[in-house]
Amino acid sequence: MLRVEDVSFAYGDHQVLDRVGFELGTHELCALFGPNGTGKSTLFRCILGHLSRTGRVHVDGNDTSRMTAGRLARLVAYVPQEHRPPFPYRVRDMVLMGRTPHLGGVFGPGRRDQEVADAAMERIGVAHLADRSYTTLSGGQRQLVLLARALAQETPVLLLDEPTAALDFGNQLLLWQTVRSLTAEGRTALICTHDPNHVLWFCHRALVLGRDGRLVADGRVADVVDDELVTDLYGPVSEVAAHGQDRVVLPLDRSSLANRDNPGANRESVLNSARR
Ligand SMILES: Nc1ncnc2c1ncn2[C@@H]1O[C@H](COP(=O)(O)OP(=O)(O)OP(=O)(O)O)[C@@H](O)[C@H]1O
Repeated sequence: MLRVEDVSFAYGDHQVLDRVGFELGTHELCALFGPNGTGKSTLFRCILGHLSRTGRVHVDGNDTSRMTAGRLARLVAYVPQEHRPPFPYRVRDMVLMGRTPHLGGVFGPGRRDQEVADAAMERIGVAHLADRSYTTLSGGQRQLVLLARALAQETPVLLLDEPTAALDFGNQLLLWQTVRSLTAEGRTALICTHDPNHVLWFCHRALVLGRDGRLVADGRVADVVDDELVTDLYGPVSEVAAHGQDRVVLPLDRSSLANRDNPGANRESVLNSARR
């Protein structure tokens, strides 16, 4: 569904992406992760044609460089890392903008477009915000509205750039579960995230972008995310541990942290010395 071949890009003489290539099929939920500044957002912008890169990008078998913006927007929805619109649109209208690539000729949104936008807001849990101005929302609420807009776009491919960054824990889980169910229904999702646990718990596949702008790993999450990888990426600060059927990334040296920082333990030792 999404094929990226040999994509390279530089900001001036700063080479950011170096011959990046991968192919994602339908039903695939793929994480894109790696240290800060390695080029993950840049890769999204190259896929979308916002930046002029070398290499090729195909969606649904078609070369995106030969597509109109409207055709590409019927195939790929994008949720950027940050978004501040210049006008205080109502949330309902923001979500309805996701329908723009589907509108024909001079006609505005029709009944079906309204229904799709309403269903997207319901599914993401932002229907109660429909009449609020987008610019008055919190960062997390804005992120959810952008996800609803991407859903309303009804594209086979979703590109989400750190979509959980401003969300509370419950909404993070809601987002991942929603994207899981969207991919189960047949969509393809590429999600940039910094949380290796989210990759372990929710994703089928992982692409890891290294500091040299190359993909350093690409494969099933179970094969890719291990101690060696997290140490390479983040230094000797964490480990991958078994937790029942699952695996979790935990900070190393938790016992010394607990002794130093656990106020309960300190209180206990103060109480003990007072009793003596
Ligand atoms: N407009 C720009 N002009 C020049 N350099 C840029 C520009 N945008 C990004 N960069 C640089 O390109 C590199 C990749 O940036 P990018 O935002 O793609 O990284 P990222 O992997 O998404 O980072 P993060 O995880 O911190 O969000 C960084 O070194 C960044 O400083």
